[in-house]
Amino acid sequence: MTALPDQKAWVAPEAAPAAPEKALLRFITCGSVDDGKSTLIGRMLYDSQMIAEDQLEALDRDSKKFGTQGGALDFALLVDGLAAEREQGITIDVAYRYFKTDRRAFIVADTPGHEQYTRNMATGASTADLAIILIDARKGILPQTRRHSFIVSMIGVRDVALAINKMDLVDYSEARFNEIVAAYSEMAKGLGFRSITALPISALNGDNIATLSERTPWFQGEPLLPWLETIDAGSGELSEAPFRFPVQWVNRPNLDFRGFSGWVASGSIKPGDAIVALPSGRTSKVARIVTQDGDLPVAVAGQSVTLTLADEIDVSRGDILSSVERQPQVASSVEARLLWTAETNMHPGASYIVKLGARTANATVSKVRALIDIHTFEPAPGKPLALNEIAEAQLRFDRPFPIGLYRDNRDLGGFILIDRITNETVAFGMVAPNRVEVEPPAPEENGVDWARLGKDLGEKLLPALGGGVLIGLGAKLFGAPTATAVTLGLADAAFRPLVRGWYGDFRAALAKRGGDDEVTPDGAGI
Ligand SMILES: Nc1nc2c(ncn2[C@@H]2O[C@H](COP(=O)(O)OP(=O)(O)OP(=O)(O)O)[C@@H](O)[C@H]2O)c(=O)[nH]1
Repeated sequence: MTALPDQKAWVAPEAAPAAPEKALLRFITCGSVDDGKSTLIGRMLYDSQMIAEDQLEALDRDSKKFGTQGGALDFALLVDGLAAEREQGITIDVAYRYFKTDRRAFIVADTPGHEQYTRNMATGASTADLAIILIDARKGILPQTRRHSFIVSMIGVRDVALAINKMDLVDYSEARFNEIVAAYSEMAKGLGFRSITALPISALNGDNIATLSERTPWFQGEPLLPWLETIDAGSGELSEAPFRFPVQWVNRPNLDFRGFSGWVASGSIKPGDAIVALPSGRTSKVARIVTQDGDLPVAVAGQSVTLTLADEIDVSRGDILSSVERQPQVASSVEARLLWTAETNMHPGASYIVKLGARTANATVSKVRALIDIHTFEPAPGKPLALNEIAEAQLRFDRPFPIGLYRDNRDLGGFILIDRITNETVAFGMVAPNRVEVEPPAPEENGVDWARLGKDLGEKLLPALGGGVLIGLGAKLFGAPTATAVTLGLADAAFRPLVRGWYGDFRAALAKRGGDDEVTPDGAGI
C-alpha cells in the first residue's frame, strides 16, 4: 500500500480563546458543472480532519481507480458517492455532509451543477444559511452561475462566498480574480445579497481553504474555513422578529396535560406573554415552556419547545401561535414566486395541493404574471411553467392561511405544490411581493399577428386586387378573420401563387388556434 499523505492539521488561530459553542451553520455549494464543488467539500472534510483512516484508505484506492488526479487523492470522490455519477463524473443528487472544526459544526449540501438538476439545487438551498458559489477561474461567470445565484437569492440566502476556484490554473493571477469579482458584483446587483465575500482558492491544492496561501500574497481576506467558522449568517435577525410558532403536534399524553409542540420560527416568548392562535384568532397566554430538560424562562427563534396555554383554546396541527400585537396576514390568495420542478408542465387552472408548514389546502395557480428570464433576470410574458422555469404568480387556496413574506420568515412564506394524482412535488413557492405583470404583446393573438396581417393586406394584396375599399369595409364589418377569407375568395386566379404561400402561414396559425370554418383544411378553397 502506498503511504498516505499527511492529513494537514486544522489548527484554530493561536490567539483565539476557547470559543463558545457556535450554532450549526448550514451552507450550500453551487456553481456550474466541474467548477470543483465536490473537490472543495472533500478538501474541507480533509482539512478539518473529518476523514477516518479507513475512509482515507478507500479514497486512496478509489483515486487510483476513478480519480482524475493521476493517482493523487481526488477529493471529489469522497463526496460523489453514487456509482453512476462516478462513472459519468457528475453529481446527480444532493449530498449532505456533516463536519466540524474546533469552533463550529457544519452541514453542507453538495448539489449538482447540471441544468436539469436545478430543483435539487433549490432543495439544497432551502435549508441553507449561506451559499458558496464556485467559479472556475479560467471560465468566469457561466449561465449556471447566474441561475444558481438567482435561485439562492430567491430562496432567501443572504450571504454568499464567491469562491474563485482553480486559481492554480491561472497562475494565481490577482488581475483575473479582480476581473471576475467585478463582473459578479455587477451581475448580482438587485439580487439582494447582504454580503458577497470573494476568495481566491484552489480546492485541489488547498490554497486559502484552511490557511492563507503563500501563492496569493495579494489576498487580504481570511481563508475559507476560518471565515465559515466565524460568519454570522442567517438566523440572527429572526430573534428580533415578531413571535411565530407553527404548531407541529398537539401533545396530549394524559387528561392533565395539553401542550403544543413545534419550533420557534421567529421572535421569542416567555410565560405570561399573550398569544393569538391563527387562523382561528382565539387568544390566550403562555403558561409554561416545557422541554425535556425542564421548563424554560424564555424560548427564542430556532428552539424546539412545547408550549402550554392558560386557556383551553382550540389549536390544531398547522396553526400558528403568534404575538398579538404583530400578527401575520391570514389570506387565501397570495402573490408568490414559483420554481417549477416537475417534468410535466403546469396545467392552467388545475387544482394542486399546497403544503405550507404543516398545513395543506387545495390550490390553483390563478395567474402566471411574469416569467423570469434567468439570463437577464428580466420579466417576460407569463405562461404555464415548464421544468426549471421561474415565474411570479398568483395562487388561490381554498381556505385561509397565516402567511408572511418568505424573505422575512421561511416557515410562513415557503410552500410546495403537489400533484394530486402522482403525489409529486411540482413546484417550490415563496410568498413574495409581485413586481410586475407582463402581458403577451397584444396584437399577437392565438398565433396570428393581426396587425401584420392587416398591413400585408393593405400594402401587398389589395393594391394588386384593386378591391381595397371593399375589403377594408369587409374588415370593418366582419372582423379580421372573415375579411381575410373574403379577400382570399376575391383573389383572382392570377394571384393564387402569391396568395397560397402567404395563406399557408395563415392557415397554420388558424389550425393552431383550433380551426376556422371559413378555411378549408387543405386550402383547396383558393
Ligand atoms: N487544477 C485544479 N483542478 C481542480 C480544482 N478543483 C477541482 N478540480 C478538478 O476539476 C474537476 C471537477 O471537479 P469536481 O469537484 O468533480 O466538480 P463538481 O463541481 O463537483 O462537478 P459536478 O459534480 O459535475 O457538478 C476534477 O477533475 C477536479 O479534480 C482546482 O482547484 N484546481
